[in-house]
Amino acid sequence: MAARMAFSRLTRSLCEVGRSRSLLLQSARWVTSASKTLTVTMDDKTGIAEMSLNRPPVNSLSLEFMTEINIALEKLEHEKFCRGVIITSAIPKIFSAGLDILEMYQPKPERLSEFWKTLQDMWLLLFGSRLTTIAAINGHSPAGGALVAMSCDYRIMAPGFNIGLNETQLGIVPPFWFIDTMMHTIGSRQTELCCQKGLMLSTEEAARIGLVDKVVPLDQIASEAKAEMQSWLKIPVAAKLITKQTIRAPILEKLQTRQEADVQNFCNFAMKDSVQKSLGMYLENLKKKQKE
Ligand SMILES: CC/C=C\CCC/C=C/C(=O)SCCNC(=O)CCNC(=O)[C@H](O)C(C)(C)COP(=O)(O)OP(=O)(O)OC[C@H]1O[C@@H](n2cnc3c(N)ncnc32)[C@H](O)[C@@H]1OP(=O)(O)O
Repeated sequence: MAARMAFSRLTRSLCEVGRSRSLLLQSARWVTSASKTLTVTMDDKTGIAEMSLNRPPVNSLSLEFMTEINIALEKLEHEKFCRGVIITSAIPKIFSAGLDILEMYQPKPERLSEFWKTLQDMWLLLFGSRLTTIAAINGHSPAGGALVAMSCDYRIMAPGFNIGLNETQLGIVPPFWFIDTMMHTIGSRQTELCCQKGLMLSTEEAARIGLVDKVVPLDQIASEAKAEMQSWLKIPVAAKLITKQTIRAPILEKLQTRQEADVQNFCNFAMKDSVQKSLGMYLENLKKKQKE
């Protein structure tokens, strides 16, 4: 249901963005064809797909990038032989810098609401996926990046990076479904501590509170993710999926029943002068940091 609702919006979003992104079936492996920013490969023997994010410089989630991700997720969801997907990054040291702040700073209202709907769809598709999903977190993963990771069934992270919902540090508020996803992962007390302070946790701190399930050296992250996936794929599929749905359905339904209102809330909030000022200052600081 979640995936179907997301798909109808996705189709509309695709038309508006005006890009064609077909996925080509190529004997044993299929790959995304239309862009360099997302590579999806599938091993037909194991049923394991890998989705690699590659939008330089930091895999920030723009409208177009999320639309691409959504199309790929939708395709995998309906791919008969696909059983699991590993999400990772092709950009050294960055899993994803989260939402593209440039989408929210001085935005055009129509694009802003489409941007938010596309983000909602991405979360509904990923958090509600029938597939086993593993995040192989091979770099920093703030805010929207952490959301992607937390929406998966399992998280493996390399040392030396940070992860967390840092929104309050930007003077913005994590949406209720970001918070719900974190509460689902680490419980409400830890979520409150992390979200109020906008904490970016080291890999080890994240592992300590269960935000990350396993810590492995960077050069072993891909092989470890595959090994972990194999162990998940040994569990009887229907039993595993019904269990996942039972746990996640109420969280998904909460957004599904208020998607439009959430878009409106977000747009109203984002357009406030005070929020625009905070985002502008944050962008400024990111650029300053580069010069130092
Ligand atoms: C109104 C909104 C209301 C509610 C929304 C709530 C939900 C919000 C969710 C979000 O995801 S908000 C985004 C949160 N993300 C961040 O705070 C991450 C910011 N970035 C960083 O901390 C670092 O860039 C880094 C990811 C750790 C990588 O550091 P590194 O030193 O490797 O790169 P550098 O900082 O030099 O950045 C390179 C380049 O990329 C631009 N950049 C970085 N992050 C973003 C981003 N999220 N969106 C857009 N652009 C980003 C940065 O400005 C540099 O650009 P430049 O080369 O043009 O200067």
